[in-house]
Amino acid sequence: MSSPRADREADRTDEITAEQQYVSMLYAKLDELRRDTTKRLTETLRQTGGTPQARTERDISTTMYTDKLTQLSAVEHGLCFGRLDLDSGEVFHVGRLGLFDEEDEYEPLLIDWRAPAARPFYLATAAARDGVRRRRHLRTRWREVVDFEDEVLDLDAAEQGSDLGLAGEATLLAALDARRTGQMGDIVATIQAEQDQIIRAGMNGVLVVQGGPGTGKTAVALHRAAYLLYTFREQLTKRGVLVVGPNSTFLRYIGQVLPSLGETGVLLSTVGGLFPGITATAAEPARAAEIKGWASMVDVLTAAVRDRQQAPKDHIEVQFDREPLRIQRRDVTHARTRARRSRKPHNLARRVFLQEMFSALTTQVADRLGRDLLDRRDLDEINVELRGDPAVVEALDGLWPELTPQEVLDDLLSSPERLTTAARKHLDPGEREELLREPGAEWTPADVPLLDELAELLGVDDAKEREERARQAREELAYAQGVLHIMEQDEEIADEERLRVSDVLDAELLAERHQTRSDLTAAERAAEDRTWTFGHVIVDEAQELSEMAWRVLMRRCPSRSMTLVGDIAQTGAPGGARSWHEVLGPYVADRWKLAELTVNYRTPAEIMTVAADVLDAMDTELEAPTSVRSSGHRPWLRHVAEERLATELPGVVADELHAVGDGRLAVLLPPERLAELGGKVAEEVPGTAVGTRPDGLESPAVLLTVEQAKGLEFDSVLVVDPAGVVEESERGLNDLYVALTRATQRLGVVHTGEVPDVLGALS
Ligand SMILES: Nc1ncnc2c1ncn2[C@@H]1O[C@H](COP(=O)(O)OP(=O)(O)OP(=O)(O)O)[C@@H](O)[C@H]1O
Repeated sequence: MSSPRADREADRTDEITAEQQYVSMLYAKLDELRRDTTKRLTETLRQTGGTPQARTERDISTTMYTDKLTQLSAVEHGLCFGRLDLDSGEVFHVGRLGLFDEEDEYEPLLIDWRAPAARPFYLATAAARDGVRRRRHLRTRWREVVDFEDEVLDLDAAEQGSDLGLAGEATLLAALDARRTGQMGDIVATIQAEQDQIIRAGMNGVLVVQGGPGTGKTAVALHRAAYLLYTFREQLTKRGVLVVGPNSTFLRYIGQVLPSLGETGVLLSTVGGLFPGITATAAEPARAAEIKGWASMVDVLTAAVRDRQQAPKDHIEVQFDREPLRIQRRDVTHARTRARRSRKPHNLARRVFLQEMFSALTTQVADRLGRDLLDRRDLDEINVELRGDPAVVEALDGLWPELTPQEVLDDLLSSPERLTTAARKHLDPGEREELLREPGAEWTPADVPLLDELAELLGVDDAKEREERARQAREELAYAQGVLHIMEQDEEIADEERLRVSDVLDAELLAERHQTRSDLTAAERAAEDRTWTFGHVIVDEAQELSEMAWRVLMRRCPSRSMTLVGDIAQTGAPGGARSWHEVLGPYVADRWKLAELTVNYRTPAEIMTVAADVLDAMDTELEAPTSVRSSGHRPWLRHVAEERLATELPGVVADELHAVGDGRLAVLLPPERLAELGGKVAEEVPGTAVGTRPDGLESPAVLLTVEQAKGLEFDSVLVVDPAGVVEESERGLNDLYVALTRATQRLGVVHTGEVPDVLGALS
C-alpha cells in the first residue's frame, strides 16, 4: 500500500506531466509561428525592384514581419508561467504573449499577461476571488516544466495568508533569492497586486509612484510601458513612449527588460540624451550642475538672448551704392522693439527686425535720391538691393544675428562679460564664477536642458522647409491611402488574420513611415527630432531631476500623459525634489494622482532595519517599506584605521567576493575615495571594475559612488566610509540610505573614524 505522501508525490508528477504536455504544445505553436513569419520575411526580402508602390508594400511587410519575429523570439524564456482555474470550470494559461488556435475558432491557448482576462492572475485573493478557484504558478527551465505552486483561493486560505497579501509567495521568493546578473530581469510571472494596480492604471494625466527602495518602482515603470503599448498600441506606436533614467549605466541595467517583454518601440534616454546631435557626457563640478538646474536659468538665458539683439551707440556707417549709409541707433531700437513685441523666438523675430530695418534704410536711400521722384516700384527695388548688399546684410546680422543654442550657451559660459550682463539679477558673483569655463568645452548633461531652453527661445526659421514638408505630407497621405486600399484587396495578405495590414497600420502612419525611413520606429525617429512629442513619458528616479530638466520633459509631453516613479527619501541631487507637489505644481497644479508602493522586494529585513534608522534621522514623513523576506545574513561593521585603509581594503573586498560566491558585489565609496582607492583595489582583486565602465555591472565586483549605484542592486554591498558619504553633501543621509539599500543578500560597512550615530544598530 502506498503512503499518502507517496500518493501526493505521484499526483504532483502527473500534474507536472500534464502541464508539460500543454507547455510543449504552446512551444510547438510558437515555433510554427516563427517558421511562418521567417518564411514570409524571407520571401519579402527576396523580391527586388518593381514600382515605387511595390517597394513601399515590401518595406511595410518587412517591418511588420521583423517586428513580429522580434516579439516571437523575445518570449522564448518563460513563455507560459501561470494558470487560472475558474469556478465556471474554465481553465486559462497565462504567458508572455497571446496564442490562439486558428483551427478552433481562435480559441485562446495562452492569454497575454496584459490582457484583461489575465488580470485575476495578479489580483485575485482568497478574500476577493473574482471567480478564481485556483491560481497556479508554473516554474520552467528553458522549455521544461520543473515545478508548480498552487494557491487554492478559499476562505481558509484567506485566514492563513501572509500579512503582505503576496501572490505566489514561494515563486516570488525563489525569484527574489536568485543571484543577480548585472542586468535587471522582468517580473511578469510574479507581479503583486499593489504593483498591478499601477501597471494597469489609465494612461491620462500624471501618475506619481512614490515607493521606498526595492519596492519595484523601476520594474513597475517598465511593465507599465509594456502594458500601455499593448493596450493603446495604435496611439502609442505613432508617438512612441519615452523612458527616462538617471544615467547611462542605469539605462544599460534596465535595457533588457522591455525587449524581454517583446517591446522595442520605447526610447530609453537620460535627459542629457534628449538633444539630437549632442553627446553630453563631460563631467563638471556638482555645484555648477546644480546651478544650471535652477529655474532662474530661464531668465538668465532669456537675458542672454536679448543681449544678442544689439543697437549701436550712435550709428554704424556702411557703403551702399558707393555712398555712405547710416544705420541709426534710433531706427535699430525701433526695429528691435517691434521685433521683440512680435513675441516670436529670436530667429523668427529676426525677420520682423530685418523688415523694419530695410524699410528704414530704404527711406534713407530714397531721401538721398529725392523721394518725390520715386514711385512704389522704385522703393521696392531699393529695398531688394539693400537686402542683397553684403555690407548692409553683414552690419544688420551683427545687430540681430541668427543664432544656434550651442553658440549662445558656449559664448555665455565662456565670457565673464556676457555672463554678468545676462545673470546679474539672477545669480550672485560666486555662482556666476562657478559656471565659467573654457570656450568650446565639451557638453555636460546639465547643459542639455539649457540648450533645449535656448532652442525654444531662439526658434528655427524653417518656414520654407515646413511649407515644403506639409506639401509632401499631403501627397504621401493620399498615396498611402491608395496603397492601403490595394493591399487590403490583396487576398493573400487579407486572409492572413494575424497580420492583416489594416490592423497594424493606418494611412497616416503608413504615410509617416514612407516619408521617413520605413524601418524606423517612432522611438527612433523621436531620438532624432528635438521637437518630437511622446504619447507617454515615464521617468524613473524622478526625484533627481532639476527644475530645468522638468521643463524639457514637459515640453516633450504636452498631453501630460506621464508616469513618474521615485522616492523623495532617496533624492541625492542638490537640485532634486523635496516634494512631488513642489515638482509638479508649475505644470499641473494639484491635478496628479499618487500611488504608493510599500513592500520591499530587494532588501532583506536584517538590512532594512539598519537603513530604517537612517530614514528616521531624515526630516521626512516617509516610512521605510516592509521587507518581504530575511536573508539570514547579519550586516556587519568593521573598523579600519584611516592610514591602513588603502592596504586593507583590497583584502576586505576579496573576502567579501569570496563570501558572495558567484553573485555580484558592489563597493560604494565617496567620490574622492573612489578616485584614491579604486585603482589599487582593482589591481589587487581580480574581477574588479571601477566606475561606470559599460561592462562594470557584469563584473564580479564593481567600485562605484553612491550616485552611480542609484537604482541598481547587487547580491552583496560594501559601504566604505559611511561618515564620508554623509558629509559629502547636504543630502548625505539620503545617499547613505540609498547605499545601504542596494543589497539583495549581504551588507558590510567599513569605517575609518567614528561610526555615524545613525548606524547605531550595526555596532
Ligand atoms: N513582483 C515582483 N516579483 C519579483 N521580483 C520583484 C517584484 N517586484 C520587484 N522585484 C524585484 O525587486 C528588485 C527591486 O526592484 P526595483 O529596482 O524595481 O525597485 P525600485 O523601487 O526601483 O528600487 P530603488 O528605488 O531602490 O531603485 C528588483 O530585483 C526587482 O526585479
